[in-house]
Amino acid sequence: MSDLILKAEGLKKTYTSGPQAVTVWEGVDLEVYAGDSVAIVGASGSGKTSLLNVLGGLDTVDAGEVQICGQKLSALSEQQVTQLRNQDVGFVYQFHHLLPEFSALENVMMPLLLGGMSRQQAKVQASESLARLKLKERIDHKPAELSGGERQRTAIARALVTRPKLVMMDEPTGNLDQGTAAEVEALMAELRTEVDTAFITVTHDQSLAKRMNRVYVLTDGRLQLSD
Ligand SMILES: Nc1ncnc2c1ncn2[C@@H]1O[C@H](COP(=O)(O)OP(=O)(O)OP(=O)(O)O)[C@@H](O)[C@H]1O
Repeated sequence: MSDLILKAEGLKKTYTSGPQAVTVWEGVDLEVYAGDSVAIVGASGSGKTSLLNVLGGLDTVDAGEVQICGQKLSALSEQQVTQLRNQDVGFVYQFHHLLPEFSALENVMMPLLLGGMSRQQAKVQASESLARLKLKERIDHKPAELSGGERQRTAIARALVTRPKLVMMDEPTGNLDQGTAAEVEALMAELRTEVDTAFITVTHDQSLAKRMNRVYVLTDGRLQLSD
């Protein structure tokens, strides 16, 4: 059996707005192994993004526990969670979260520099990653000077450039044409083979979901394995 990269047990998420507490989901269990790929699908508002945020340590839960690479997130300080995320987890968010004052190249170099890589090597590696996603001619552009799809590809390059153990993606191919979406999937496959990266992907794209090892559906506040 491959290494267990992520283990979630008994997760529950509640939002309070005003006097009302609303449970988004509960009793959520999930295990993701090295080289694994998992899709999470579900209707708008079913809690997919909230779940991804919790699994990646960006948000807390009301009950349950998330472990990444054997470490319980609740037992770590905020600084340790940030460090674990920088080292082992790549994120592709729905709204990209690129740093507006930096170029595409600098945005992709950032996680490598945070990991202690030299500027020169980070530049080489980030350039390669951007070139793979057909952004060679755009590396000096700032996010505001990129199209929506180009911003998305930059965010994907940034998430994958460190070759992390776990990648969380929220609608990774939503804005992309078929050719570019296929290139993103080829990059994912390469990382799975070469470094056993595990992927958790939230998507409305049924065909992308079907190409993952397992598909889970968030429905009525529960995460269920789909057949
Ligand atoms: N910070 C918050 N405060 C209160 N309610 C929230 C908050 N964030 C999300 N919610 C609510 O939790 C529910 C789940 O939201 P979430 O964004 O996780 O859904 P989703 O399945 O990703 O939706 P979509 O497919 O539309 O992106 C929604 O009903 C939303 O209104």
